[in-house]
Amino acid sequence: MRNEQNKLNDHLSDNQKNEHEHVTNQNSTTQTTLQPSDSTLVPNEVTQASPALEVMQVHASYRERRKTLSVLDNLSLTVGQGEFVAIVGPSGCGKSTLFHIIGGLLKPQAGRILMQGHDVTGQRGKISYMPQQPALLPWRTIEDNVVLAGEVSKTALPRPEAIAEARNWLASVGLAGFERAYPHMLSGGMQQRVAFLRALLSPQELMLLDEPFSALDALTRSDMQRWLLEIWEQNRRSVLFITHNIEEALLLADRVYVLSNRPATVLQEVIVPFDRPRRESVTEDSAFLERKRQISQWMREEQHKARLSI
Ligand SMILES: Nc1ncnc2c1ncn2[C@@H]1O[C@H](COP(=O)(O)OP(=O)(O)OP(=O)(O)O)[C@@H](O)[C@H]1O
Repeated sequence: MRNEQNKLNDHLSDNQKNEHEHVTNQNSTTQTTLQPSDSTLVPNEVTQASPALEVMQVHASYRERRKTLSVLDNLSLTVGQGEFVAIVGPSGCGKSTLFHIIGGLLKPQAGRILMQGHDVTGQRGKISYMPQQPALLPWRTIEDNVVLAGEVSKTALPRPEAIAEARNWLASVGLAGFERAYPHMLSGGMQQRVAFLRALLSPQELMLLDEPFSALDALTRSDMQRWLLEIWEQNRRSVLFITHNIEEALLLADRVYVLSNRPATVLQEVIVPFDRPRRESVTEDSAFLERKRQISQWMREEQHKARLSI
């Protein structure tokens, strides 16, 4: 692993090397910077600068028929205010379980979830969520689907204002004219735009996006990535994004966490050094390609370990 890290370092310019100081192996004894792995269970003082999300030393397991399946092991990570963070990890390593814990649907056996410095472990309603499938309500019009999350919030806008806001947003994402349509009348990509708007207009600061483009064909997915970049860069919400696609993670995110096999822990953390606004051409940059190659290798090593342990 050290060799790989050194090769990567040799390849990078001085500027990029500074960034690379932040590429850390959280299991290694030569671990450099970055809080998550050495954070303690004492919450930070609550300040304006408190991260949008701190996952602190979370352990989780499922119990089935007297067997215990350990899924998350001492997993720590953060999402700063207005930061876009991606998670990549082997299939079945525990990514969705982590989202369920952050969303308060499951309680971890140990560890805590903090949002803006407040302990919200096991509390629901603190995040907005966009799942793999758009999950729009088929009996509601597109604009009624967009305003849905706002309706159940205490800080909801009066309906006429909420609808006007939804219509403006729908126009800005190329869906003018579809406000009164029903979900089945839209393509998969269009439905995902609506699901994203619904999450974006929810009052919660933190958005969890769970492989939102995995069900789309390659072309639509690429369109959606470009679209998401633009919309996010205008709004800068705090985002935690699960994807199996390494290129997608590097294109969209400010940082990428690479998870290990189950029970998942943070294997690596990669700072993505490219400026915003970021455009698709960044995927041809040598520093981008090197990071992509390095993450792919880490993932392959995890796959190999998983095969050996069967
Ligand atoms: N409710 C449950 N009861 C028992 N085991 C579960 C439950 N939910 C998930 N698991 C198991 O926990 C492990 C982690 O599942 P999880 O869905 O969190 O992984 P994932 O990384 O999101 O998977 P994928 O990459 O395939 O989406 C898997 O082995 C899964 O079979």
